[in-house]
Amino acid sequence: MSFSSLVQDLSIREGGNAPRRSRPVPSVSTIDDRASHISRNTYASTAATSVSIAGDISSQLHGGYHHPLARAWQAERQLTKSMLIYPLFISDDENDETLIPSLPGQYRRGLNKLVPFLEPLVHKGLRSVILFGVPLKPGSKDALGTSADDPKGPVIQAIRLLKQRFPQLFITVDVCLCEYTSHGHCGILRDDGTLNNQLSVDRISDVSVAYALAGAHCVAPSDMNDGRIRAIKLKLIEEGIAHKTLLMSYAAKFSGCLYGPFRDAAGSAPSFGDRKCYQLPPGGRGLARRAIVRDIGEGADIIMVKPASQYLDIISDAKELGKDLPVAAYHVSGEYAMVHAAAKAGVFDLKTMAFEVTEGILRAGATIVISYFTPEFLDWLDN
Ligand SMILES: NCc1[nH]cc(CCC(=O)O)c1CC(=O)O
Ligand SMILES: [Zn+2]
Ligand SMILES: [Zn+2]
Repeated sequence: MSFSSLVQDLSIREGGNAPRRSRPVPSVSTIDDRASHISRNTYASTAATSVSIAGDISSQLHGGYHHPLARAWQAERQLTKSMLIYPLFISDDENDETLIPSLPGQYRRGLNKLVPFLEPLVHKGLRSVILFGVPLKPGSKDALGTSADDPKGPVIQAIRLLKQRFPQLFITVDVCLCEYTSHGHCGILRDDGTLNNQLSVDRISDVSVAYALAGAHCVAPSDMNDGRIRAIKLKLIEEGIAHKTLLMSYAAKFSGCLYGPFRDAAGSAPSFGDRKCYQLPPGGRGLARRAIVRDIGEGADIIMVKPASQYLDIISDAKELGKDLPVAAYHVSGEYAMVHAAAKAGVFDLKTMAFEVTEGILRAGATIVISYFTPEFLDWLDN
């Protein structure tokens, strides 16, 4: 075999995407040291002038990641089970267990189905969940979102149940009104259909305190009203529970089309208009940075960016602006559904992509990932 075809074979071998040849490929160790970093394109000229390249050590990278463990060492941080938060949809029908068509493999569950479902996951190392309430009963929605903190409602009941059955499980609760309002918006509205910020913030902070008093370890307001972090923090202090309640802000939450499957699951699509006047415009990096700085100043313990894969620059901004705070990223329903759809269409392997996208999120700066892939990751991380 000629030297040039050997080099060519090597580049094909390492190219990954190139089709495999039927001809046996020499193992890397049989190839002369000097050959391994000559690309096919540069070979002709270097060979012609017989330039010595033996002393050129700066172009040698492959040795640093040949072994699987060495590749793992190249990552700034690696996904671990404790980084994952699993979203759960809890409906007010106790025996409900309904597959959400647009969210492959995810179910809406009633209280009776929760413990049997979670038991094996907790045994596999599930550390944390985030709860979303889904009121299905007729009459459970009104203009003020009254049922959000109903002591007999699904969320407060679920907090109590999970605390009792899984004392080690960290329970986060999403705080918003859109699941509970008749109009499907994330707060209380004025007559002109815009958000009444003051009334909304008062209500959101009352609901947060109700969840925390029921035992939630963390409250995560996703409503995007101005000033809610400060209001919630102050009410938690007033109630004497600020010291044991983590406040996670959906600080940089963008409007867009990636929450569709979630709204199917939660029945929380707005009945008119959209959320563009309170969720951030997708191009608004500066606005996101201001929202992050503001929420840190108002007392957020963790900053969240959402969605994740389209907003990796914002995750890295959050890490830079909040050097001393953990950053969470929400890989949202639409992102999850896209990965599933593409895998189903044969574009890529589901598991490989789930890891690639999650590693991208970690690389950008997050150390907490809210992911619908959590149950799969618990298995995958064991192998
Ligand atoms: N405000 C409620 C809320 N909390 C989390 C999500 C989205 C999560 C997902 O898509 O997975 C939403 C939907 C929305 O804002 O419309
Ligand atoms: Zn919400
Ligand atoms: Zn909402």
